[in-house]
Amino acid sequence: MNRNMSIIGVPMDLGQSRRGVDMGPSAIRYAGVVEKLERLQFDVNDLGDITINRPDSKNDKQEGNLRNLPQVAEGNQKLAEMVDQEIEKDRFPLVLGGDHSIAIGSLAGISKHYENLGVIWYDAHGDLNSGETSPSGNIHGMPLAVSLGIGHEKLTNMLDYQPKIKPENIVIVGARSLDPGEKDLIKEKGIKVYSMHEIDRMGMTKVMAETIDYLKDRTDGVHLSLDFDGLDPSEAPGVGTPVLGGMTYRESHLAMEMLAESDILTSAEFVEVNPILDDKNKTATVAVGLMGSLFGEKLK
Ligand SMILES: NC(=[NH2+])NCCC[C@H](N)C(=O)O
Ligand SMILES: [Mn+2]
Ligand SMILES: [Mn+2]
Repeated sequence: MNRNMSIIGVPMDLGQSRRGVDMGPSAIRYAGVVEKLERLQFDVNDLGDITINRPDSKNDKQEGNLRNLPQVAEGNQKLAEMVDQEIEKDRFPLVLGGDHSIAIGSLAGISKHYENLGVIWYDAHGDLNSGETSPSGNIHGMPLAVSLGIGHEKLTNMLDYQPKIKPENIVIVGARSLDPGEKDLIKEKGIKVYSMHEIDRMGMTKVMAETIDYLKDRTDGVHLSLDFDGLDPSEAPGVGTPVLGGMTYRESHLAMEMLAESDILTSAEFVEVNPILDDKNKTATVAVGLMGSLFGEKLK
């Protein structure tokens, strides 16, 4: 793995309706992410937080059922440019959110550099909605669709190319809450999904082994997009859209350790940590623990 790492904080909370997720990057830094990575022998450059401009008041749904579209697009444009520059400098981008709408910018900046970028979407949700299918109008429920070129063109055409990702290069892990339009899209595009059902039946070891084998053969880079609501809310309570019955702390560490061993990752993002909804910074602490496993921490 590339030992030169750039951390980019994205205090974005406009892709959903609950306050506090903009403080995610601070909470993760407070839990010791830089110290952890330096202990693991990474050369860490923390670039601080991107400035997210706020609307006068949180926009109600407008422009095709997309809440805060101009501000979300603008913030993601900045993130896309920054991620692009860091990869240009041959540094591993580690993006800290913020709500999951920021995957729009991450993927726009990253995928430019790959013919076949693979994406592991570790999440309770598919985030495959568009303005037409979204029950909420929240853009954090849309980034994976946007990366496929589906959605408002202010989002899909970021950095002037699309689509960012091919459907066959995506693996969703941990899904347990999918809207009807998302299910249709998964069928139509043949997207690979390991839902909680498969994780229960096969176990995380097999799920991750298959995921890694599958992506290894077909991709030239792999991005991990980890939404903390993928974990069970009892272990990651600080999230805005919790869903019961999620992946455990142990399963998540195992998944991260298997990814570390496989050495396929070329970028990562950790999103949806909301300190206001958290219990004594537990979720941010879990985040830093998982990053330890992902970036090579071992007991022996
Ligand atoms: N990144 C997330 N937490 N997404 C939750 C999305 C929830 C729901 N599917 C929606 O589109 O509104
Ligand atoms: Mn989610
Ligand atoms: Mn998500």
